[in-house]
Formats: sequence, C-alpha cells, structure tokens
Amino acid sequence: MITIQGLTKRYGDELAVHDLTCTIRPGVVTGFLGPNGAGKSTTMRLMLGLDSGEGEVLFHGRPYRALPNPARAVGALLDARAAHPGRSALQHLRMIAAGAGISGQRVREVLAAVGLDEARHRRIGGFSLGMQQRLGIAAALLGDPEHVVLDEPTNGLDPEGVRWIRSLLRNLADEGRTVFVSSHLLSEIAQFADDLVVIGEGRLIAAEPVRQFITANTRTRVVVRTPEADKIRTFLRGTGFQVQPEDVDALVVDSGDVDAVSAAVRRAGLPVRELHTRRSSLEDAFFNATANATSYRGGAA
Ligand SMILES: Nc1ncnc2c1ncn2[C@@H]1O[C@H](COP(=O)(O)OP(=O)(O)OP(=O)(O)O)[C@@H](O)[C@H]1O
Repeated sequence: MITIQGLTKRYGDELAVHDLTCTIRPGVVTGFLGPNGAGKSTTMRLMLGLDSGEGEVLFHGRPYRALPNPARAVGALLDARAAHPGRSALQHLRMIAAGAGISGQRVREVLAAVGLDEARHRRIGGFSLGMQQRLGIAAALLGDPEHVVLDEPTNGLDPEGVRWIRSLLRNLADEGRTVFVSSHLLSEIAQFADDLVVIGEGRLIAAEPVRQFITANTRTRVVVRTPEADKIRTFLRGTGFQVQPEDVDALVVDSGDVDAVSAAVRRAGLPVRELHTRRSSLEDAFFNATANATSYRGGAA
C-alpha cells in the first residue's frame, strides 16, 4: 500500500505537483495517467526521496528514507537510460545487487524474467531503448519488492514488448504487490490498469477504479439503426428521450437504459435493424474529466 498525502513540489513559481493525496492499493495495477508535463515523473521522484517537496509518501506506513531495506520494499524504474553504457547488463545488475545484499542467482533470474539472459554480456550502450527498459525493469525487480513503481515502462517497446509488460504487471499484482505505473498513453493504461490516478497540471483529477472513472465521466448511449430514423426520432423525443441523428439510418439515444429505449422503440411499431448500447472508452472519460483544462487537452495523448 502506498499512501500519498499533500504532496507538493514547486519549481520557482510553478507548482509541478499540487497537494496530491491518494492511496494506491496492493493486488491491483494502478495506472498513473496524465499528459506530458502533468507532473508524473516529479511525483515519482518525490515518492522515492530523489527530490524534496512538501507532504508525505508512505510505503506500508513508512517513508522511503526510513525503510530498513529499500530494495526489498520498493523497486523502481524512473529513467531507463541511467545505466552506464560501458557495462554489460550482467555487470550492471550485479553492481546493484551487491549494494543491496542480493544474490547472483537472483540477477540471473530477473535477466531471464525480462528476456535479456542471452544479451547479458552485451554492452548496455548497444541496447535499443526497449532493451534498456527491460533492463531497468530487471533492476526494479531485483529485490523482489513489495511495491513496484515504474515511470513510462512501455517507452520504446514494440507491441510484443507492450504485451509482455501487461502480463508482467498483472502477475506482479496477482502476487499481492502494489504496482504503480505511469503513462501518458490512454490506450496503454486502458489495457493494463485496474485503478487510476489521473493528474493534470500537477493536480489530482481522479483516483478510482478504471470502470468507475469511465462511468463517472461518460454517459452510456443506445444506438438505434432503422430505415425510419426520422419517424423514430420524433416518436422517442415525444416520449422524453434526448435523441440525435448519427447517420441517415441511425440514431443515438442519450440513455443508459437499453431496455427502456427498446420498449419505447417497440411501441413506435416501426422497423428496427439493430439496437445496442455504446460504451464509452477511457479516452472519452479522460477528455470529459479534463474538459476545463484547455492547455491540458492540447498535450494529451
Ligand atoms: N528540474 C526541473 N526544473 C524546473 N521545472 C521542472 C523540472 N522538472 C520538471 N519540471 C516541470 O514540472 C512539470 C511537471 O514535469 P514532469 O516531468 O513531472 O511531468 P510528467 O507528467 O512526468 O511529464 P512526461 O510525461 O513528459 O514525463 C513540468 O511543467 C516541467 O516543466
């Protein structure tokens, strides 16, 4: 469990993170969502004590600096390009492991887990960004940590790599760990997150399960496909529904109650080819939730 309370960071006059308060629970993947510049990396640096600010971040009740064995409590990937280019992957991980009292066997285990075992003797300088991401994730997992904090782990990964990250995150959560993963890509977050923490311009917009976020920020609609679109529209409007034409032969009814729409359409006694609920996406919810922040919209993925 990670508890963030009143986290604030100023750069001069600018508030990069503003009074951020939320809880990240164990056993699920929590996506940390916000466009470029929203304050995700700053928040993660503050969480790990790499930057100083106001407020408090607790890992299972303790701040990072007070953890007796940080590598075993928190595994983090902040900047995959931070590794020394002249070292091999094996040397890099062995150095980190030695500093944290972690065995050489564990190094080989994590190299295999991220698919880098065969590349372990190659210089990191020759690694692709995707390979560097995998190495950074290996380093984060070395201590078998209870909390996993990853900043944009899918950067540079191909679709296969993104799929691999998704199953890795799922496994880590299923093992009961607290998994906190940032991305500025809605489509990616939608694929792997159970919970969401959404920020914009350093402020919290939402902290809740993905499904709840979508429900709270979108309206469900019912699509009616019919050759008698005009007549059915007039009829439905007469019974109190908000209806918009979508196509020459399709209407969109602003209602989450598909049964009520279906019953009303039947009463009209006109031919209907198709009637279905249109679910809103995370992307729709995100834009609705952030509709007031215009600078924010411009930067969103
Ligand atoms: N060292 C710094 N000095 C001054 N301003 C900074 C510094 N680091 C970040 N900022 C500013 O703080 C704000 C938040 O930046 P941050 O990198 O945390 O956002 P982010 O959500 O991680 O973005 P990205 O998706 O691009 O990584 C931005 O306006 C950025 O310009």
